[in-house]
Amino acid sequence: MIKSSDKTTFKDKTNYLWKGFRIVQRMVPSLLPATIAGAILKSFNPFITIYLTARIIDELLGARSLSRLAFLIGFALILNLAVFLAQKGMEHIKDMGDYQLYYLGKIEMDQLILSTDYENVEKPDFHLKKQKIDEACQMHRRGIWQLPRLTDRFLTSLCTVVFSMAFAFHAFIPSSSNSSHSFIASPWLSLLLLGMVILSSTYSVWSNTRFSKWVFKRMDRVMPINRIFSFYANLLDDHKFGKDVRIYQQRELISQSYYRFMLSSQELFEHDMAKMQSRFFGISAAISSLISGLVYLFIGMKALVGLISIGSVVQYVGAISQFTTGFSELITSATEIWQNIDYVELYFNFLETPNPKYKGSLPVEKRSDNEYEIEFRNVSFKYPGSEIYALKNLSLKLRIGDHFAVVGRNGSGKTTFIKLLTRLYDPQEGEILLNDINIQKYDYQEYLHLFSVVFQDFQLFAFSVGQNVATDVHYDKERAMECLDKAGVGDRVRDMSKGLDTPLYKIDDDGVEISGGEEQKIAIARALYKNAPFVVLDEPTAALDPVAEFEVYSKFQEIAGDKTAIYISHRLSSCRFCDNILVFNQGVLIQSGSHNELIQDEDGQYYALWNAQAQYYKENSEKARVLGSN
Ligand SMILES: Nc1ncnc2c1ncn2[C@@H]1O[C@H](COP(=O)(O)OP(=O)(O)OP(=O)(O)O)[C@@H](O)[C@H]1O
Repeated sequence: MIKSSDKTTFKDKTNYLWKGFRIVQRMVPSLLPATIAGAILKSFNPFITIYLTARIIDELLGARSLSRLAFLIGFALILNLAVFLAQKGMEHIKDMGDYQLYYLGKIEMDQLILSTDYENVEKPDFHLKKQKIDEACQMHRRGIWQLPRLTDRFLTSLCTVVFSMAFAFHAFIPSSSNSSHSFIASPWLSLLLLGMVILSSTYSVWSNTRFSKWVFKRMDRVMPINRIFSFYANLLDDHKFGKDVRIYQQRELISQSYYRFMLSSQELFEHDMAKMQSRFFGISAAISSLISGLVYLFIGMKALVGLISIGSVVQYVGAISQFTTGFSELITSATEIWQNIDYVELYFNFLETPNPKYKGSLPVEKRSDNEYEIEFRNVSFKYPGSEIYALKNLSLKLRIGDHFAVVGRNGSGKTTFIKLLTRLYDPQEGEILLNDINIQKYDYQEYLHLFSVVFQDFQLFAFSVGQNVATDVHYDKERAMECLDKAGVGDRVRDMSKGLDTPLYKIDDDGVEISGGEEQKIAIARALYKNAPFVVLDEPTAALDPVAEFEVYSKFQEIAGDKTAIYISHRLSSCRFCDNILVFNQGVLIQSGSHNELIQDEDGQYYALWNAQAQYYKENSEKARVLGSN
């Protein structure tokens, strides 16, 4: 079960509750007022019928005035209709509001994921928190989304209790003493019955609460199973798994796992549910029937001995039965609101996830000459939770307009170097300077304007090709096409049914699926469109065919132009196109220098680093050169 932190005090809990109401009010201003008005109308509705029926019966058994009867019936009809229509109106506003709240509450979390420090996004804990909130909302019906529903239940039952007390009050007022009816008229009997009604309602609340606790406890065991169960369910929906499933004939394996988890979840939950329901609610239903019988008897006796009218019997019995259900609902909903605060707290804890990155405010000077120089000074970095340095003591200068090839074995720290450069992470030791000022002092969004990066695991989205390239809804189509041409995918886009407006991926009917290499070229076009002073390509040719790869290499000078460019590649042939080569090994920059110094030194350390690959380069560089001259 999700528990609020042990340190959460009563005051904290009430604060979270108010905070919850405030956020609901901010997101959908009409929702809470409609909930309050709806609750009052809903709870008042039954009493119109109870009260006016009692008066009609009394009139029928008494004066039998036709005009008064017509007035009572007409009044009952009109009032019922008016309250019914007003209540439906409120329900409509509430339904719309609930719908909006659901999405706005989720969007608030999604916005956080898109804007929080990248360091948070890479932490499994961060995602687990969100998963808990989602599951609490979908499975336990808990969280800020439940505040209007719980408020509705609470206020409806509170008003029902208040109205029923007002309507049944006279039944328990001892009548003027009459010795022959002294037992029925005795105040002690009234008190005894009132006490029994309250006890029976309290018992029903107690069993209700115990049942909810049982459900939550059982949910704890079911939640991990459901998590795996939904993983298999998603597999069936996602076409990307389709190829492997067929080739490796995994249909049976997946179906069996899917059903196994579904059955375990069902067995743990549904199977015992009916048993527990009858155990908890059976006794309370029997007690409440018994008490109702006694109350009917008491009121009937009062009518028999002439202490109250027949019409009043209808009124009192109706009001007491409303009280019983209203009181039990009141306590249950109050308990639920209290339990729900833990989930509201979870929501705010997520939204208030600390962003550890220091937020600078210095504007980055806009320079048309791109005179930006970046220096790493004794920079060391370990990933959060890791004991091993991903980069150790890195010192280097990225001089304006220089083109760098970064090489090194898998895991040697090349991508980490880019993550630090783009401030996705901050180093624990040393500093990174832009034009001699620590990059942490600059406004982060402005600092990011300096970089166009194509990551190894770049992502395109199911927007149109043009929007993917320009990363905007409105963009310069001519420039987008130019960038696609430079990246070598312009003709493919022109051939698409809607050209630049063609949506990527088969999410809608017009969408196109494209190859891995084409995706990579569109990602390169996106980097070109941004036209930032620093261009970083991290393994940009991994999915490209040899001709396309060669084109990217040979166009690299043109793509990078006078910008500072960093080119990470495992293919040593890429080094030919860069003035400077940085060689990483186990997080340490072991060599830096020009192409001639590093690559052409056959006995140098660089070759010694991984001879087989160097051999491959030696064999293929000649071919690449020949291909280039063609
Ligand atoms: N998010 C992370 N959390 C913890 N450790 C990480 C994380 N990302 C990378 N590492 C580790 O940091 C080291 C450097 O990784 P990095 O991705 O920089 O290597 P790389 O040189 O780019 O490798 P490749 O050539 O395979 O892309 C590796 O040991 C890697 O396992």
